[in-house]
Amino acid sequence: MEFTKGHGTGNDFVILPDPDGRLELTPGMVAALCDRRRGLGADGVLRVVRSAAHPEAAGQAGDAEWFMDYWNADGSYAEMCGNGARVFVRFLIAAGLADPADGTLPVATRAGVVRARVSGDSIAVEMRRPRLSDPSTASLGGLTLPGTAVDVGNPHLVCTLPTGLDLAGLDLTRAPEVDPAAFPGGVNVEFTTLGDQVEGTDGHVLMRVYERGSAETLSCGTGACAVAAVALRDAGRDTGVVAVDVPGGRLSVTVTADSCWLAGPAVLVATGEIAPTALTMPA
Ligand SMILES: N[C@@H](CCC[C@H](N)C(=O)O)C(=O)O
Repeated sequence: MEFTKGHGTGNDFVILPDPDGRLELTPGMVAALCDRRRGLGADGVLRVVRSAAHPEAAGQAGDAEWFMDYWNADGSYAEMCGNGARVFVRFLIAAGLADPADGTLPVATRAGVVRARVSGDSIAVEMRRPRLSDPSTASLGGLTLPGTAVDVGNPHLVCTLPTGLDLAGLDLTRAPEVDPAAFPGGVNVEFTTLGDQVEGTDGHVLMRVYERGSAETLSCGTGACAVAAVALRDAGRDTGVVAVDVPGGRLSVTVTADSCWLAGPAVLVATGEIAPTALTMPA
């Protein structure tokens, strides 16, 4: 089986081309591939399949030829992955499966069709406008932090750190505790602080994230959109451009009246053949 490895600001993925949907991918295979010692190692898997060939995407086939079948490192599914969509588009172009020369490129996802725009090293995807909802809390290391639930197609909880607390001091080796009634399907938890003013933006924030199904990652695109929307709200704004610094680099988020653009680098680093032994987890 062929694979490509890629990342967007350090959020890394194993990409499996499967145009006709023949591969019977299982949670166990995904977890084995994503294992950083025994497998290829990644935060998730992007299966590249024609929308028409996947039961969950056939309804989107008229709008987008390709479906991003995204899986978290633990073998669970997620509705959406912002960095994954940007890396997915980089792969489609490199593999000659799509040509964005005519402007934007649609991609089917479990959260609906997103559109990508390529500009040199940067790929931007247009997703839904983040929906801010109820307050909730996350607890870690004896601290309980207030936050805001945000829906970006997938669920997020954005916690702004109080003055005096530092992002670097948070222990994210274990999942933060959240209210299971508020997030029955689990949640991605972002921790954020304000950064210095960045020219050409309406806000600048720093963020760390503990992702549902993947633990702490170096970046989360939908998480960056959620954090940007909360930062704009806290600044009394509804729309604007926010620079979001994650441990893996910088993302730019533009929240408009009806959508949200996520932009940043998307890089392919290797292509190869997977040994069959890498598809099962040793006992
Ligand atoms: N890293 C992603 C989000 C991946 C899905 C997430 N772990 C979930 O379960 O919702 C991104 O870049 O958005």
